[in-house]
Amino acid sequence: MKYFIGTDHAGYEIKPFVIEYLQKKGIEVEDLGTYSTDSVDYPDYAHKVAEAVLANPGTMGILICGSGIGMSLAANKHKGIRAALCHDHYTAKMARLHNNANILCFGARIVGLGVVESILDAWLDTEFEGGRHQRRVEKIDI
Ligand SMILES: O=C(CO)[C@H](O)[C@H](O)[C@H](O)COP(=O)(O)O
Repeated sequence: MKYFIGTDHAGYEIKPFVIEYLQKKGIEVEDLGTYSTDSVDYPDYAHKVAEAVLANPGTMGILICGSGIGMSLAANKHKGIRAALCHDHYTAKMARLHNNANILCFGARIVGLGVVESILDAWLDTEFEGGRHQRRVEKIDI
């Protein structure tokens, strides 16, 4: 499994922690920026990661900004992207189990490192359930 990760300046400082956590689990990670705390515009990174996920079937994405809201709004403009804003273990688990989300978004100004770990664990340990949820997920794209 490969992940593309993108942040704005608000998510930049937490990014190394996330990359290292994924790599320790044997996951390949490609960092699409930003590469400093200089102020940038979150949609630029949301679009980069969404395009990379769509261009590389089987990959997933992680997007981090201050609240996670802007990243999820921008990424979800791409047909085939299901970007889920997750705040805790439960929302991350349900994003995979019921929504087959392919990009995880969270807010670096909202969650601490312990919660980030539990979000990542829930996301990585949960497979899409399919069944009735497959039909519903198919109805998302119009
Ligand atoms: O997506 C966002 C808001 O919808 C993010 O939280 C941004 O990181 C945030 O808006 C950046 O704010 P700043 O005041 O420019 O640091």
